[in-house]
Order: sequence, then C-alpha cells, then structure tokens
Amino acid sequence: MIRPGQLLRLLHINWVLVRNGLDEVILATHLFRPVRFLRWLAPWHLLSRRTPRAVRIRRTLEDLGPIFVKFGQILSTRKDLLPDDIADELAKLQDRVPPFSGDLASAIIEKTHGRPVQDIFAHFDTVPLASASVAQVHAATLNSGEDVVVKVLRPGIEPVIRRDVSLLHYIAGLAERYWSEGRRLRPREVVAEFEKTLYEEMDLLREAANASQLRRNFEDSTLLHVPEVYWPYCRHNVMVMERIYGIPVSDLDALHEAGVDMKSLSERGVEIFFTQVFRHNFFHADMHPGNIFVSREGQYMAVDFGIMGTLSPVDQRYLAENFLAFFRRDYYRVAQLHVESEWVPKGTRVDEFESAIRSVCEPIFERPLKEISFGQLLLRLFQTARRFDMEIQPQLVLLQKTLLNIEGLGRQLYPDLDLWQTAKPFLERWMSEQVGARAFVGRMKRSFPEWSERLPEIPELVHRTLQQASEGKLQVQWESRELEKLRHQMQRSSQRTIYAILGSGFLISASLIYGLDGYTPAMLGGAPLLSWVFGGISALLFLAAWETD
Ligand SMILES: Nc1ncnc2c1ncn2[C@@H]1O[C@H](COP(=O)(O)OP(=O)(O)OP(=O)(O)O)[C@@H](O)[C@H]1O
Repeated sequence: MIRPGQLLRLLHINWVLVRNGLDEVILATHLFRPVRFLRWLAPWHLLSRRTPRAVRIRRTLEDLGPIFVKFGQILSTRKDLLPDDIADELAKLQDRVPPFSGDLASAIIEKTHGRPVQDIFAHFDTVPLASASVAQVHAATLNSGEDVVVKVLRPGIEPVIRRDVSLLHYIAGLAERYWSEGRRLRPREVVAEFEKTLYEEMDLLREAANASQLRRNFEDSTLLHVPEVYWPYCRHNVMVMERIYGIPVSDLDALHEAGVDMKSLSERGVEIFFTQVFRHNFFHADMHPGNIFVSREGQYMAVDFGIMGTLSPVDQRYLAENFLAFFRRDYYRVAQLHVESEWVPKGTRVDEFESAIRSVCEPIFERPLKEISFGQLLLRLFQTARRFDMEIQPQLVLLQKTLLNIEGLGRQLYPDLDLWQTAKPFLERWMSEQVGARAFVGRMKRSFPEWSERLPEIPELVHRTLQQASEGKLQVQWESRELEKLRHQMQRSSQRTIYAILGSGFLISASLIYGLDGYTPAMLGGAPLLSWVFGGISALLFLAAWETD
C-alpha cells in the first residue's frame, strides 16, 4: 500500500517523466493512467522528443535526485541488462548535490561525540574537500598532529533513501507486471541489489572496517596504500582516517610531470585487481577515478571503501579457470567450465557453446587495450550466454563493474597495455598455488599451527586408547551413514541368530518330549500337547529369524 508521502513523490516522478518526454513510461504502467493529463500541462514534451531517448533518461534521473542518479550509475555498468546507448549515456551521470554547511557538519560531529569539535581536533576545516549524495568530507588535524579527513554522513539522508528505495521497489513491481521486457530484466532483483549497496554505504563504521581490512591485506606491499583508520573517532555517521596526498589518477599531466612510469602504473593496476580478487578475496568495488590517487613514487592510493566485494571459493576457482582458459584461447574448456559450474543449464551442448564463445573472443585477442573494450566483450558474451539460457549471476555483478572500472583506468593511463599478457602470469601462479604439490605444501603450512598444538596430546591419547582397549572398555561412536547401516545389519543378523538358536532349542525340546516313554498329562492326536506347543513356538521363531532381514 502506498503512503501519502510516497504518492506525492510518485506524482512528482511522473511529472519529471513527462517533462523529459518519457510519458510513454507512464502509459506503459496502467496504474499511472490517471496522471496522463500531466502531459498536456507540459507542451515542451513534444520538443524534448527530438532529444535521443538515452539522453532523456539520463536527464530524468538527474532531475529526480541523488538516489536515482546513483541507481543510474550502477545500471550503467549492466550492459547485460540495458541497450548499449542507454548504458553509455548513464555512465555520464554526475552526482550534483550541493554541499551542506561546514557548521552543520561540526554540529553533527559534536552531537555524535558529545563534546566540542575544538576538543576533538586541533583544526577542523569547515570548507568541505568533497561532497557527495551520501556523505561529505572535511580536512582536519588531530590533537596529536596527524592530518586526517573526516567523512560525515549527510543529515536527513536516511529517510530520503528509504522513501526513494521503497518507490523503486514499487516501480520495479509494476515494471515486472506490466512491461513485456520486465521479467527478463529482473527489476526487483536489480533494485534489491542497489538497496543493499546503499545501506552498506550509509554505515561508516562498516566502511572503516573495510578500510582496516584492505590496509592489512596490503600491509607488506608497495602496490597499494590504504589510509589508516582512527578508530576512537569513528561512529556510524562519522569516519576519521589518515589524509592522503596523491596525484588524482585522472590528472595525466601531473603524473607525467612527476615522472611516473605509465606502463608500469597500468600493469600494477591490473595486478592490484587480480591480487584483491584472487589472493585476498576482498576487492574494492568502487574503483572510479575519483577514488584513486598515485604517490610521487608511483604507488596507488585508494579512498572510499563503502562498497567491497567477495566471491565464494567455488566462484573464485571457476572464474580463475575461466580467465586462464580465455587467455590460452581454450574455448572448449571455457564452455565446459560454464556447464560444470551450472552457469548454463546442465544439458547445454559444450561444442555449440564453445563455437559461440570462439566467435566472440577470437577477434579481440592480441590487441592492445585501446582496441578492445571489455564492455563490448562482456556485452557480446552476455548475448551469447542469453542464447544458451545462462542465468545472470548476481554474485559476479560487482566484479564485472570493477573490471569495467579497471578497463577505463588502463585505457586512460596506457592505452597500449596488453591486458592478457599482464594478467596471465599472475593467474597461472595463483592456480598453481591452488592445485598440485605447492597447494599441498601451502595447506600443510596453514594447518601446521593447529597440528603443532595437538601434537603434545598424542602420546597421552594413544596410551589411554590402548589401555581402554586392553581392558575391553573401548567405545566407538558410529557417525557415518554407512557405518550406521552396517550397525543395523549386524544387529539384525545377531537377532536372527538368537531366534534360530531359540527355535532349535524349542524344536529339540518338542522332539524329546514326544519321545519320552510314559508321558501322559495331555495328549493331542497321539502326541503330547506340550510337544505341539514347543513345536509351534519353534516354527514361529524360525519364521521370525527368516523375516529379520
Ligand atoms: N583519506 C583521504 N585523503 C584525502 N582525500 C580524501 C580521503 N578520503 C576522501 N577524500 C576525498 O574526498 C572525496 C570523496 O570521498 P569519498 O569518495 O570517500 O566520498 P563519497 O561520499 O563516498 O563519494 P562518492 O560516492 O562520490 O565516491 C574523494 O574523491 C577524495 O577526493
């Protein structure tokens, strides 16, 4: 049920749609028919029809505010869902939210910490360094002298997000029901995914924890510097971290001026990506150029840890094998892996799938980055996969987005980069660590601390077990299903033996009684009655033994 506040916002959304010449969207959803009259209030909608559809969609999202802009930014990476022209146009979406006042930021910090900003920081700059839809960043200096940045959650953002996200859910529901393409595009799932990312970004303690983990992962590496988190100052709406001074990665002139080797910089970008995804299984999933800086020594520096991705070990393994098979142009293996991992339905013909993948990939091999586009490659692969009923893998979506970011970065820094040659040795090393002798040694190394802890207990354990065995007190707990079955069989067979022995006993007794001279108490058909009874019992026992199977 839609609430009055939401209804007003819904009317506003429709108004914006009409204004941007997207009134067909309103007509497509039958429930909005009553507001169709709005189009006559906006005569310029006819003029706007001359503007390309993709531009009209981008403008609409910008007019609808930051949550819709973010939604569009995420959609722009989903070339598997959207037509190319729309995805490319949405990639141009900019967060254009005005900053909130520095005094308001100070007031929020004071309220959260329960003491004046002057007590917390030696200096707090009320002019923001940057301002985005969810948070704003200020420079400050700690009393101990370190330069820091303070990230403050935008006040009042939570209810706005809740209202807009619930509307997006509502619209997704309508789209699924009334739009022919609705089901294929899985709008509900797309919105649910977006909602998760937004709520994760709204918790700055979570972001601080992500930053700490990533910093630890690269502690001994010269590849990436991650700012230190100052935990005592962090709360759910305030995060304080080391301020980094680097050259923005998009400032190519400054990078050249500083003498940074662009080839090695772009190669190290690829290495950071593969290290995060495969070695650490914890990757920065918001790698747009605004979040990446480079030190004068050519080391990467990252900020903004709101969105991080991980993969399950199974996906990680399949993905690495897929990449390697791609790099070796072993399309049969690629197709086989897709069937094994059930990314395509079980009965898919591997040879047919192989040939489809070959026709997509073969044209792009051995070309420098400037001539290939991951976006295009992914798009063609997705089209192929759709023909083969491949399901969209939601767990791989963040990875796909990051891959596109890396491509953009590489293209900008060093367009001649040979992506395949850079990535291949890394993946080969990783795979050899996962299988074979090195993997075995690695696993032994990992489990050694546990074993070394248990080692001193072993003589005592052996002694106790032997003693119990010699005293006949050894107890074994059956746990496996097979053992349990065996136990039942043994139980039944001993029961059968008992029935058979008892049956024989009664049979022998019956014969003895029958053969006794001068036995008179009760007779039946010329034989003692007791002999009949024992014979009967014996027959029943034999029957029971036979039935116990
Ligand atoms: N530790 C830091 N040192 C120096 N500058 C920083 C630091 N952290 C953030 N910034 C600056 O502030 C900007 C915004 O920070 P951040 O990306 O974390 O905020 P955001 O609200 O998540 O923005 P967006 O969602 O647009 O990426 C960065 O692009 C960078 O210029």
